[in-house]
Amino acid sequence: MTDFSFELLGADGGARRGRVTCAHGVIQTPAFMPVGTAATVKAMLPENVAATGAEIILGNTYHLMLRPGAERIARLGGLHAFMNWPGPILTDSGGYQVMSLSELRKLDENGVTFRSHIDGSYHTLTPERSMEIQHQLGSDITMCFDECPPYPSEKADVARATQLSMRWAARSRAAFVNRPGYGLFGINQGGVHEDLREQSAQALKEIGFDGYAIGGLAVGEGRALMFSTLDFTTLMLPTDKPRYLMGVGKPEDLVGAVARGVDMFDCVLPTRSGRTAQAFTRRGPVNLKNARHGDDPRPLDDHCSCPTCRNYSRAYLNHVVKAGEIIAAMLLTWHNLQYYQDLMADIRRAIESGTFAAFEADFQSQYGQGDI
Ligand SMILES: CNc1nc2c(CCNCc3ccccc3)c3nc(N)[nH]c(=O)c3cc2[nH]1
Ligand SMILES: [Zn+2]
Repeated sequence: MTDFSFELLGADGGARRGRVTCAHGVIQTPAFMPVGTAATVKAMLPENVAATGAEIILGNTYHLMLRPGAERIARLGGLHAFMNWPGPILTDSGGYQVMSLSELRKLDENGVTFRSHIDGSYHTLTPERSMEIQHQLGSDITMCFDECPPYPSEKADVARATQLSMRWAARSRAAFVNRPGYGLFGINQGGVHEDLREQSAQALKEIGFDGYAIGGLAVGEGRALMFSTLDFTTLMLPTDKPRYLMGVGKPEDLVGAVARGVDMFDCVLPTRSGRTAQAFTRRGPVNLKNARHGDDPRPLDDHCSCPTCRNYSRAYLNHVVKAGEIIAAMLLTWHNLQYYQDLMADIRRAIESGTFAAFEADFQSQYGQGDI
């Protein structure tokens, strides 16, 4: 079995081109990871997710422990078999989702106790339990159990949450079952504060991880503050390990974060937007509910090779969106995931050819021009 590894293949300014090797396959970076919350990338068959170019998808401890249960998935052969996704899977550790989805009961040194948003039953998540669940799921990449402070927060509370998360990172590392090909990522915290980010980075490097995520961002701080935080945070993290910016983001966010040294991303935006009639194009987002599309025979994006753009007009998409037809979510989700994967492929090519700065400038000049 191959070991978990990251190869840095090249760089262009702050942007990096790499490759992650794990048990279920290889991931070219910079990479965008579609989100598969409840063991499905919503409105997509797994083979069609793969057809977009996605090499790794996300699962979630919080959702799967509540339903159908991690032990049940383990009995059925693990998450890869259960959801018919043969490629790499990264699972988040559940802490973030508890804070954002459940009726929180209490958070203390040991972990969090909460009520299920599904049936109100009580559950406890600790670093040890989170590691056990992610092991039962069979994740290629396990995330440390952490606490993501909301934004804005008093600096003192960010410091408290950061120090707790570093103690939980050590407990996560101790509880993680080491297997060749399976990795554990630490999660850097510290809000927008350089000193707290530094303390967190030092603590994580002393423990030692296979990759380093940047948490605590994309929580409402805005793009400028996210980028300025990235400007100093990525430099604190090891250069020979992958850097994963959690929960990001819009296409403009991806390009700007790659420029600042980020290798991996996840975001619900392309899939969630696919269900709310929003489509991404190289000139910016388009709302297919808008009546102006009602007679438009053109495809969404004539540069896109996805089935939606090859076989359907905007007029048709406008119709099925307004009619609330299931095919609307299917076609727009597929297109959005393809758009994100094509953007990442263009980014990887630009870094390989040393033209990323020109790519970024060209992207920013075209994107957001509004739709023709
Ligand atoms: C949107 N902004 C944002 N997301 C963040 C997440 C969740 C990332 N997405 C995981 C996911 C997995 C499956 C299904 C749905 C989502 C974080 N996760 C952790 N553990 N820690 C963070 O600091 C943290 C910060 C975030 N900011
Ligand atoms: Zn398309």
